[in-house]
Amino acid sequence: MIPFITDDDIDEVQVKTGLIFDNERRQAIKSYSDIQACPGSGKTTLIAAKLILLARNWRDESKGICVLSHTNVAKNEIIQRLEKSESGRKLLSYPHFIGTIQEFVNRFLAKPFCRSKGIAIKQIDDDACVKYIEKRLSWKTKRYLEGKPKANISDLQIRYVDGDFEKIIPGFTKHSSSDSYKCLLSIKESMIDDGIFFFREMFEYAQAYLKVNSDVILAIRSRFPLALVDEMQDTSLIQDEILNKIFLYEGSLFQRFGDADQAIFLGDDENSNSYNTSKLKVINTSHRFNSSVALLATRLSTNRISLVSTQADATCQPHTIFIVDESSRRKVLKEFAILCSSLPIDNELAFKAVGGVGKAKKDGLTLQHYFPTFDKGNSNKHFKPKKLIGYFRLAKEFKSCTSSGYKIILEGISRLLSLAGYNYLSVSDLREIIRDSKEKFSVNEKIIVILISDLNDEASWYKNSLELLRLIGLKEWETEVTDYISFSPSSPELSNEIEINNSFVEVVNDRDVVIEIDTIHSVKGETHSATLLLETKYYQYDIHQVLDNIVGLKSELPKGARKKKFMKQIYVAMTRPKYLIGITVDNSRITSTQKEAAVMNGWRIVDLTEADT
Ligand SMILES: Nc1ncnc2c1ncn2[C@@H]1O[C@H](COP(=O)(O)OP(=O)(O)OP(=O)(O)O)[C@@H](O)[C@H]1O
Repeated sequence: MIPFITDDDIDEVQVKTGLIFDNERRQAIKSYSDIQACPGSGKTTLIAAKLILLARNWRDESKGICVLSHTNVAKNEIIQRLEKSESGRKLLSYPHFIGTIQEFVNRFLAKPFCRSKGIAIKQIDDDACVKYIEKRLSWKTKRYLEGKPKANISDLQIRYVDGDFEKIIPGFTKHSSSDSYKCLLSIKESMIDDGIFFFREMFEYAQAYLKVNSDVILAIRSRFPLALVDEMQDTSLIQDEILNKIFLYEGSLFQRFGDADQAIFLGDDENSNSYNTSKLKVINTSHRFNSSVALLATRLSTNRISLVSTQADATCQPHTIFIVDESSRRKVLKEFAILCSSLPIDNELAFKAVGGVGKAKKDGLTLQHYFPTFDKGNSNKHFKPKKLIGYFRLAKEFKSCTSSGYKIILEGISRLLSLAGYNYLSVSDLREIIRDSKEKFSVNEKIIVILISDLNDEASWYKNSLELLRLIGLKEWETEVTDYISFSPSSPELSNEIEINNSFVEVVNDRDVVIEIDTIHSVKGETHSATLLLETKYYQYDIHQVLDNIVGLKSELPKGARKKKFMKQIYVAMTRPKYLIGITVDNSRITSTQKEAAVMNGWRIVDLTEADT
């Protein structure tokens, strides 16, 4: 029986949290129909509130709620909100499931299918697959692929077509007797034998499982009588199809939340899933930004959503278009910092500079052109502690002993085992090995002892960590392992060091202004104090392609999938800040008509190419 949520329940949450749930949001909490809501409208907040209310009266011990999201960031955000509530914490374990769509599909469909067919899955990781292939390509095959600009080795994958598995061989449209074809085919065969797969291939196995075993759908429906999906706009066509097969049926409780305007994770040809094309009434009020930000960002809404701010403060900040050229490009962070220095101090909200392309590229324009030491791998979302103790400190950040904290520790142990020369083990493999071992209780007990110990006490760290190594069977090791398990004081190991790596710092009027640099994809879902959008190039210059819309010269949508994607990325960036938006564009890519229109339509122009700036 699914608990019923009443207005009184919602009133109680309002009083406790200070959040405001108007009629539209109340409907979203009480009903199970799909919701489209604009940036900052509080989708994540609303999902967490709804889950906590459901958890309070959830009685069934064998059936649970399935909560899915597209990214780990969104999943963790929901988990962290639930952890703060006693009822919410009940949802963090069986029979409930909170995870990414990929994790759900791996666990409930792809892995069971592969087990039943004797296919051993050891690693699911696109980067590892590409490295595996690159290492094994013959010289001749490399040359062949170089002559095929559209062929991509990351397409060397299996597909489930008409009840059969086919292998895609990049650079070939049909079977061939050539050496390059044979080389690629044999690499794919050895990948399958070695158990290494692309993420996407799990969805192919999942489709096969659903086809050959119709009971599985009924079993999942019975285990999860209720499913909620966050970030639905980013769901690829195959994910959409699988979710619909399982959760969309007469009488089902399947509620999807998203914002089609923010669909930035899809491939160019995948713009529409069943959610993005459905015509839903949109919640267009945002708690995030003031009305001047709403006005500028509205021009970039692909679905023509007129954004409305709920904030009483109507102060218009100096939203600025910075004009740069090659020699003045690096000045922009400093100029933006000066603007930020006059914004209200709010330690919770960061200043960020973001762009579409983070990876250095020949002939490109990337974040490095503005901040030369930018390194995507150092972004705190991709942050991996350098030492085992760092994993324990990170896990400790989760207030209760949850599966997320345990998973982080298992990641640390998996890395320890790799350094000690063992084959790579995924977290779930390691979890299974521990579960089946006779040392299960001692290992888990030791993990808890370390987790609750004082991680700043060097002697206790060495004592405990060496006992952990003994329990997992490590008796001798090389210096790499010694370094990895060595003690280090807490401050530089965690996020501080990382943030400094990708941060620009300027002292303005005795105020330290820190601007974090990141990609647009990494800041999705975040709220900033001010956001500076940096022009980058992915085949084309992104800002340039939609500049007419930004400055208010044009209201029609740009034509072509790539331009629409740029528009969505820029929309995501422009809807992050509470107070202030900055945009950087090259001098050669803005006309005097565009400058005039910008000034008429709410922008300030600062030309950094002029000598005295
Ligand atoms: N019901 C509410 N009442 C008051 N403030 C709220 C409410 N919901 C959210 N907020 C505040 O608005 C901001 C944005 O919320 P949230 O991140 O949940 O929005 P979102 O819809 O998930 O945004 P996005 O689409 O950009 O990911 C946060 O600062 C949050 O605290």
